[in-house]
Amino acid sequence: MPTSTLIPSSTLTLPSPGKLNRMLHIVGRRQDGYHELQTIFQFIDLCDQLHFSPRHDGVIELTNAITGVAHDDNLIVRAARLLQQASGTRLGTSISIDKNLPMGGGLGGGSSNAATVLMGLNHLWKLGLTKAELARLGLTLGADVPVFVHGHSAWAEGVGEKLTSVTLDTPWFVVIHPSVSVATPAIFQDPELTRDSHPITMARALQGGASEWRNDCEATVKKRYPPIAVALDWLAQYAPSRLTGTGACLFAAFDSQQAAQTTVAGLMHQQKHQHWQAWVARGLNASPLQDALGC
Ligand SMILES: C[C@@](CO)(OP(=O)(O)O)[C@H](O)COP(=O)(O)OP(=O)(O)OC[C@H]1O[C@@H](n2ccc(N)nc2=O)[C@H](O)[C@@H]1O
Ligand SMILES: Nc1ncnc2c1ncn2[C@@H]1O[C@H](COP(=O)(O)OP(=O)(O)O)[C@@H](O)[C@H]1O
Repeated sequence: MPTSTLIPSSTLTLPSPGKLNRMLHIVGRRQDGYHELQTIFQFIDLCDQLHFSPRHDGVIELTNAITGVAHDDNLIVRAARLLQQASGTRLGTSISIDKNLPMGGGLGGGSSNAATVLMGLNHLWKLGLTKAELARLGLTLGADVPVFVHGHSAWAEGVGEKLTSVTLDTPWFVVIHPSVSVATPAIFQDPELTRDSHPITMARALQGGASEWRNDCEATVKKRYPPIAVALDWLAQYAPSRLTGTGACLFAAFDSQQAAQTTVAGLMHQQKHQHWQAWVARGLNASPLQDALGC
């Protein structure tokens, strides 16, 4: 690429955090097959990093591929093109990514990447779209994109787009990926999935507290993916364990960083679980993306 197509001195690096579903209830199914959820989203400080270099020539390119995702299917490229079209800007961008979040793991990495692109390019291209406008665009890319645009821990309803900010405890989490891949559509299509939980109010959900929280996908995911059941049981020896989204990642909350690190160190010594990935991550109420953009 000739360097003259880049706009000088305007490169930007932004974080793209993961999320946990601290609880997730499925309260119904819409005509279009999508499920109505009640969930509490919280960000974690485990992040991908996206690097943006705006361009004069209108080209949108991801300069380092993500294995298994075609360039034009990548949510990074799709989000950038969507915003370019919606705003009518003639600017483009080169983007590269440092990928740290496991793909398809229930941490929302793809959705978070899309939200970071929408927020980052809105800033770099000086478009002036509101968060509500960006969230509406983002929802067409995935049900989890709006919460990453919203940028605060949230109680969510609908398919996850009706958001109310909440303030949660910010424990240290152990997050485990038991190295299996969960197909989200297959979980939502399973006839045995619990999809008739009684709707509750946000106040009730928050009063119940972490010990009352559950994920309605857990039974179906455990049945279909026995290694996830093994990992949930392993982690439950140390603290109550729960699935995030439709998995494959699961997590437990600890009072201190050291207690979480000791648990992960114990896991690393176990030969039979050495194929699992594990992280210690801090729960956050404000997304690091909002902090980086100063909004
Ligand atoms: C269930 C959640 C909770 O956070 O889990 P994870 O995907 O993060 O595990 C998300 O809402 C998922 O969001 P996202 O991964 O963006 O889902 P989408 O791409 O929109 O949908 C993937 C497929 O899952 C099903 N789906 C998804 C969301 C929903 N509320 N009802 C559904 O039935 C649909 O079959 C859809 O085709
Ligand atoms: N930039 C991206 N990062 C991760 N996954 C992506 C990206 N673009 C497209 N995808 C696709 O989206 C799927 C869901 O990814 P992800 O959001 O990480 O998982 P989940 O929805 O389970 O939290 C991936 O399996 C992948 O095929």
